[in-house]
Amino acid sequence: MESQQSHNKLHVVFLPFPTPGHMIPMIDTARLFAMHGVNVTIIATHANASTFQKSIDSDFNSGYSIKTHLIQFPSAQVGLPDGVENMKDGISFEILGKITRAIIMLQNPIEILFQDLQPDCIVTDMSYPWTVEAAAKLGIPRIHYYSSSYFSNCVAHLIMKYRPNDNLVSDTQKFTIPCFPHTIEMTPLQLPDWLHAKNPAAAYFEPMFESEKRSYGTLYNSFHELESDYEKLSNTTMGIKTWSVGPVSAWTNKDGEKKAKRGHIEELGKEEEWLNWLNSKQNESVLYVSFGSLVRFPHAQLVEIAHGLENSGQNFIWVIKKYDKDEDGEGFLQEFEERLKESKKGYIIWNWASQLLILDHPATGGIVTHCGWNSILESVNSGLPMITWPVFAEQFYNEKLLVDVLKIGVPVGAKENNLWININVEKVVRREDIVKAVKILMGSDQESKEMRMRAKKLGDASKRTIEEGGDSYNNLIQLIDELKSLKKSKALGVKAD
Ligand SMILES: O=c1ccn([C@@H]2O[C@H](COP(=O)(O)OP(=O)(O)O[C@H]3O[C@H](CO)[C@@H](O)[C@H](O)[C@H]3O)[C@@H](O)[C@H]2O)c(=O)[nH]1
Repeated sequence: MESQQSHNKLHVVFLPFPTPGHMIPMIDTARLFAMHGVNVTIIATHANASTFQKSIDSDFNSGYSIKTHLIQFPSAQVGLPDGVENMKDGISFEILGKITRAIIMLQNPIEILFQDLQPDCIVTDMSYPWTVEAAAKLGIPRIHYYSSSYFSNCVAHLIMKYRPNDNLVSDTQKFTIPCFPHTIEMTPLQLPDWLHAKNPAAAYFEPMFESEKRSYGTLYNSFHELESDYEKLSNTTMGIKTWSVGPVSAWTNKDGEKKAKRGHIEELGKEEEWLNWLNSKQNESVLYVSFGSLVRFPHAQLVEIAHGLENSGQNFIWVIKKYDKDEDGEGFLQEFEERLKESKKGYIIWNWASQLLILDHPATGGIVTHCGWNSILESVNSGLPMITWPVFAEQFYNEKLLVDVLKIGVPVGAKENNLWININVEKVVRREDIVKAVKILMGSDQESKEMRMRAKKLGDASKRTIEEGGDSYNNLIQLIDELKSLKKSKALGVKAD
């Protein structure tokens, strides 16, 4: 009887892309579906699964139907050591190239797995355009999971369509994003490489955006009040059916323990120590400084950040990658850490922080961010304003949303889109620009206070939207209901045959 019931339940398979910024929100979304009674299977390789398996197990123990289906990462075939399965491990072009090749090789086994699992729907990362055909073969809907903002997706689609960046006289000449409800100006330098005229990388990226148009719809980790104009632009002008169900981290990580245990927990630092440090600080006096999971700054940039933060006089917590410690030739970072132990003005977390816990702590008053969408949403949910320091991909678009539309961001003045492991050392952001931005963000003049008020209001809206009756809550229920009725019609169709 039980198995018959579970057989009749909607079965959705989630296929995340192995990089923290895509995987973390997709796992949260999968858990959300399970919490609403859906049979959920997540497909992942061993090392990637180990970063979220504990949360899945705890959901399973709470009675939700959720499991991981493990597949083998072809490490040996591409010459990678065991356990290197995630883009965040790609700290050189060589390793990154191998990881990318291995991911491409997973297509065939995953297609076979889809056939075995016979799900009612697949939710797949935008980076797997081939899943459109795989879903069509099974006669099921494919949902495109776009892991960034509506705003950024609209920018990318409209630039591809109208090419306002072609034929400009220089890389620093401004152009306006066409068809936008706000006037948004950008320069070609701020765009990712693949959007530049005749760039061969376009052959890799364009199919991802094309596959969206051929999908059943797009799922966003966002919420209505945050970007309603761009939700509308996607649904109407661009004709793409979408659902915003975020912030997903706020649904699934409500309690402190879950927040602490999210992501690469094996790399977490000494929690008690930084919590004590934060507890000793006044409310809203600490700046949290993090550049997400991938950014690899040149040493010269780390030196500028250290001096900038120190000269600003502000309390701060700064997350620095372990490889930067390993390559700290003359011991600059170690010396800096020693100085901070004396002054108590700052705290360094090596490699991976419990970001949600830090953002929610009353002592935290703002964040310096590379404008990765998850960090933005998590900061919005905690009601925090941001210093925007975009580095690569769609981060320069997200900066525009924060600064020009929502007005909760202070730009540090980053000008050029780089690949995250190949940052132009000539273009480092200077310490004086960091000090200037910190003073505005944390300052006490009217403009700064108003910005903080706007951020708090958005934080309240973000918490409301996931509660029963809120927009994100309703959107999720509506999507699940729609998928259930598709399953039902398909079953009736089969009987009629
Ligand atoms: O020490 C850390 C560092 C990161 N995180 C988490 O890791 C995620 C990082 O995601 P994000 O802030 O979006 O940054 P990236 O890892 O850089 O994300 C990639 O994916 C995002 C979603 O598509 C894009 O917006 C970015 O441009 C792209 O770089 C967030 O949930 C963070 O909370 C931690 O928990 N602890």
